[in-house]
Amino acid sequence: MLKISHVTRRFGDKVAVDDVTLEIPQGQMVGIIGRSGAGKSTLLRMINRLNDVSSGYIDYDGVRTSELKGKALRAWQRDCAMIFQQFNLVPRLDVITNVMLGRLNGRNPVLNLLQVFSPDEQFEALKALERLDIAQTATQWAQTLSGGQQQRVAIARALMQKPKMILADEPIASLDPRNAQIVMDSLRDINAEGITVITNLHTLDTARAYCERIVGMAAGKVVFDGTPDELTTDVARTIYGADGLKEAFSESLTSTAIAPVSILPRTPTNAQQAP
Ligand SMILES: Nc1ncnc2c1ncn2[C@@H]1O[C@H](COP(=O)(O)OP(=O)(O)OP(=O)(O)O)[C@@H](O)[C@H]1O
Repeated sequence: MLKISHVTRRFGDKVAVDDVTLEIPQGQMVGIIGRSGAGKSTLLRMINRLNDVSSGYIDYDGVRTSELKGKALRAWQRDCAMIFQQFNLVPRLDVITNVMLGRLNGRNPVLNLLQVFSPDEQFEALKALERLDIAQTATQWAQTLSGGQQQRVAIARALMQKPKMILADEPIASLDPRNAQIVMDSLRDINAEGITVITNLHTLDTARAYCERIVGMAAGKVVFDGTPDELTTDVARTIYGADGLKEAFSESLTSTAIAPVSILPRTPTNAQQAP
């Protein structure tokens, strides 16, 4: 169980995350939605400790992760692997080495420096690539892959950490609908094995299609926490504001729409836009 208790994060005068309290049981698939600047990334980054909390605390299975230091902190960062919108691969390294880099944290630094990996690590990396259906790219430079393939390599790298949780920060925001679907399907399959997945998403439809629980943020606060069915148009308006709702909806039609589930009544205007 991940427990986030009254967590606030300030950057100077700016309150990015404002008194957030959430309990996320192991194995949930949670989508965090909200407008740009709502505090979604900062919340994920505090779980993984890329950012520290300004106040409040975060616990995982009774361990206060928001206060961990040194080796214990590195172990926690292995437990909650993070993937990003821009994949963060090393472009001029082959795919399999990129995946094995997921093992760096916790290994002998000299072996890391020399990039020496054991046959077991190589085998595991290949298995992770196979699982994401991209084993055939193992010897290619990462930069030669499509965006969707690169994100799958990033997920394979995350799996090398043997994580308890995957934190995905806008994992499909740079992808076309087909690749977005493949990446979200992969996250859902990984979640089905008991790994908690918490993912920031721009689009309502994706969150509704893939996540059993949706958390809506606005101006640093949690303004909605419920199931896709409970996410009505009125609730969405609270999360995005009247202008933002239109933007979130039309964006979902044009860029990363996957398995779209319209939450808006069809009007002559949006009916014309629909594919
Ligand atoms: N390192 C930082 N320094 C200063 N301000 C920051 C920093 N990181 C985030 N912020 C501010 O905190 C607020 C929340 O940002 P955050 O990136 O968490 O939002 P978000 O919901 O993830 O938005 P987006 O979808 O655009 O990434 C924003 O106003 C942002 O400008």
